[in-house]
Amino acid sequence: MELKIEHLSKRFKDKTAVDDVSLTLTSGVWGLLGANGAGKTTLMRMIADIMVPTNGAIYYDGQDIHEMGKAYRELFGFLPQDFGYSRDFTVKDYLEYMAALKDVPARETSRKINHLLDILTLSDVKRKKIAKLSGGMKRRVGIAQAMLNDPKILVMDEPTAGLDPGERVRFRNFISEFSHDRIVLISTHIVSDVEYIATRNAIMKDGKIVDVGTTDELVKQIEGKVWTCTIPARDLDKYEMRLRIINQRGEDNNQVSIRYLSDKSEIEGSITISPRLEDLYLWLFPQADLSKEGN
Ligand SMILES: Nc1ncnc2c1ncn2[C@@H]1O[C@H](COP(=O)(O)OP(=O)(O)OP(=O)(O)O)[C@@H](O)[C@H]1O
Repeated sequence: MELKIEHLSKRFKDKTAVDDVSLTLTSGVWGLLGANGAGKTTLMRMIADIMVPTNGAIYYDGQDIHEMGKAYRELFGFLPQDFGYSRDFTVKDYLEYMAALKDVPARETSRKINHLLDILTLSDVKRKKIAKLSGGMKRRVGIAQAMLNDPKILVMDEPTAGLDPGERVRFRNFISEFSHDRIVLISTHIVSDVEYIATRNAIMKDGKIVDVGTTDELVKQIEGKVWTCTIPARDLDKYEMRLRIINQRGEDNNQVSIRYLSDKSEIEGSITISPRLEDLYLWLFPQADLSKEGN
């Protein structure tokens, strides 16, 4: 099973949001990483066949997805960044409505919905209006609707936005299991959400895929560039001005343990540590703001 993206581009008036992307997705979880505006949403919308590319095409096992039409939609699931629902829908009504739209056989609908509500821990709010749910619950309802037709290809744009740490761990485990023999593509700013479950990651920058690989392969390029050391807290401001400090933790005796990115040791006593995917992300996207992440 493969989804082959060939020379795909999308130009808006004066902006090339996706720029000649070629990428072959095979079964497993794929992390799509990139800073704001990199083109992830635009790429995903073309994979969902709801946006027409300016150039290029996408093939599912050799067939053009646009030409496949309904046959493609039957094996495809999509969680957009903002999924639409009528304010009056309860969770159950909405999922029944979406199941009908997706041609899920009526005799299977109720079992499928109950199963998804159960694994996404939404059973208790089944009869509540979606409009009244918390952000994390709404997101999980969105995930449930994307999975109603048991898709072979599941594309999710920022699925973990608004989930609390416990929900994110459950989501990761669930997706990891679900991805056997399926293609799951997840875009996220929360790098740690894909770091351990992604079979491969694709890194997007300015409309282009700049790197593809397993987490281990990708982080190799910054091996020896992630350093840690302990400094007096009073020196922190000084080092913050000239170093790329990516983490700091207060220690006893007015000391601070810092993690920083550099080609060489910048502070006496620094030692290199194993890089993580988040370190690579920050190396590639220095402006990225991780303060909103709940790692
Ligand atoms: N309909 C549109 N018309 C004009 N420009 C657009 C349109 N949609 C997206 N863009 C531009 O294309 C670029 C890529 O946007 P896109 O939403 O795909 O990025 P993204 O990586 O998903 O970002 P984010 O993480 O913030 O959602 C941005 O510069 C955006 O402003």
